[in-house]
Amino acid sequence: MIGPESCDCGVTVLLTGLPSAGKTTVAFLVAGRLRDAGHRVEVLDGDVMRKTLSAGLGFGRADRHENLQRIGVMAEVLARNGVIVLVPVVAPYADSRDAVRQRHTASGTAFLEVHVATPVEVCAQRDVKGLYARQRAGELTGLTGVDDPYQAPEKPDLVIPTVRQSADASASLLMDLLVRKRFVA
Ligand SMILES: Nc1ncnc2c1ncn2[C@@H]1O[C@H](COP(=O)(O)OS(=O)(=O)O)[C@@H](OP(=O)(O)O)[C@H]1O
Ligand SMILES: Nc1ncnc2c1ncn2[C@@H]1O[C@H](COP(=O)(O)OP(=O)(O)O)[C@@H](O)[C@H]1O
Repeated sequence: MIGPESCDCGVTVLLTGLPSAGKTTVAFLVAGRLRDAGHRVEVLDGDVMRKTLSAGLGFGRADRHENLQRIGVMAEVLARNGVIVLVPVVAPYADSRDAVRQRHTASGTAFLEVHVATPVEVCAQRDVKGLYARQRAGELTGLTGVDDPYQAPEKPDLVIPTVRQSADASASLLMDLLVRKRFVA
């Protein structure tokens, strides 16, 4: 149950990192725990958003920026209305992430930035969707962290080092942050 120690208010949590870093896994684990505790939660997964809200956008810099701004608008509206919004997206550019933060700040809505910090070598081994193999085979270019930029957050609210711990332990780190910030009891 939602306890008196939590504010019962919304927040957007941006989980940024390379493909296969663990963003989606952590987001859904945390979402499950939050729902069990009685919170209203949404996961705006990059993969799903790209087939719906951002259908037709590519992976050049301008389209990646546009993609994140669209997702950011949706997240801000939900969070402003009391939902805890988990956003697992690559979001490789600092200025694009900052623009989403500013949208939240302008409406007095909470925003947290979490770096799911998995080295590219580990991501390439996990290769959940086969993207790294396709890049090596010359079937794909512009893969974030390989032949496209990833600007790591300079001052994230949390860094999750997934290579040193289980997915459950990673989820616990994010839960601890939400407790510390009083979004969760
Ligand atoms: N070139 C390239 N670079 C990065 N990612 C690629 C690319 N092509 C396809 N994909 C797949 O698209 C998912 C990333 O979508 P996002 O919306 O999160 O990316 S971005 O924020 O617009 O950069 C990403 O999902 P995740 O693996 O879950 O991160 C990939 O599966
Ligand atoms: N500590 C961890 N946190 C998250 N995922 C982990 C962790 N350790 C191993 N993994 C594995 O890494 C993969 C990450 O895939 P996914 O969550 O889809 O990544 P992303 O959404 O960043 O592309 C999953 O197979 C997951 O089980």
